[in-house]
Amino acid sequence: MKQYLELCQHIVDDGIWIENERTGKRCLTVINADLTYDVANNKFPLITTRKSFWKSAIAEFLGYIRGYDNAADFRALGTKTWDANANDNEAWLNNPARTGDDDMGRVYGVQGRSWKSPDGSTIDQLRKLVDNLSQGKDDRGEILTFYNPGEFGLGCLRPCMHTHTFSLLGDTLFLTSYQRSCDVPLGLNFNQIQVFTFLALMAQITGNKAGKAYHKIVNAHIYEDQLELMRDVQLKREPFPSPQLNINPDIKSLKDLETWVTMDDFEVVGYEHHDPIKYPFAV
Ligand SMILES: Nc1nc(=O)c2c([nH]1)NC[C@@H]1CN(c3ccc(C(=O)N[C@@H](CCC(=O)O)C(=O)O)cc3)CN21
Ligand SMILES: O=c1ccn([C@H]2C[C@H](O)[C@@H](COP(=O)(O)O)O2)c(=O)[nH]1
Repeated sequence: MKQYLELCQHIVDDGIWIENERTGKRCLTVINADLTYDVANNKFPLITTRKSFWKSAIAEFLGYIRGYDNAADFRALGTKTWDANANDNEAWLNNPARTGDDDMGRVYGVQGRSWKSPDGSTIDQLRKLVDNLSQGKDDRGEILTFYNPGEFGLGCLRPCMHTHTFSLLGDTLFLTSYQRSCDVPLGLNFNQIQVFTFLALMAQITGNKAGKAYHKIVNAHIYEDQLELMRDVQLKREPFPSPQLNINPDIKSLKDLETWVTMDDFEVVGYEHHDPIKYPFAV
């Protein structure tokens, strides 16, 4: 929590105002942030200075693991996070590649589970990682990337947290996640949860111990209509200690994640938090 608040304060103190053409809003921006999560000791990086809807964040990531391309599937899992980008963004609504209501196109999990090869076959990046890591193998290229510039025109948004690299040292699994663009009040609240949970889940299904997760962010910003709430409300609050995340131990394989897992298989213990803050969302 401390590192999150320090990043927020750094943006407030040192950020530069940058116009954003896509949303039409200005962003107070810094470049480069490095966050570390202690998954080994289950220090769940949940924001405590406002109420965090953590189930929504895990549901979103589970949707990526399953390769979802549709906001309705995300809603069925328990998150509305893709509704606006799938249905309210002018550029995407006018894109002939959009197949209808709720379609997100070839974004995130679609690239992760069925990247198109020139020969017409598809590559399941996640399956390869799970297979290697389960056998104790790290070929120094255990990479899951959603970043496919050749298909940006076929999706509603370029991926923000775009690449995840797993590493094994003996039987301890590490994760390094890269993010090109970060909405610190809204997106990062979710992305921290996702990086942590992804490592915890992958360690569990590949039979390894979880080590640390490293989260590397390039452009970290606060939108102009979020600044007052961040500076004058959230940053004035005292954080509480980190809670813990419990994951159903019956989750043992990628197939389990793809088939029966729901948000009921995740539990947060010891979550003390301040009141919710409703931040504006830029589409
Ligand atoms: N401007 C912007 N910021 C983002 O963080 C973001 C995007 N766009 N587009 C794609 C995804 C969607 N994400 C989202 C979308 C909505 C919330 C959100 O509204 N969160 C609320 C409550 C969520 C709930 O009740 O489930 C929050 O208070 O955290 C968070 C992340 C993250 N990404
Ligand atoms: O996981 C996510 C997804 C999105 N965001 C934020 C970062 C930006 O504010 C927008 C995306 O806009 P771009 O113009 O494509 O950069 O969404 C996030 O923080 N985390």
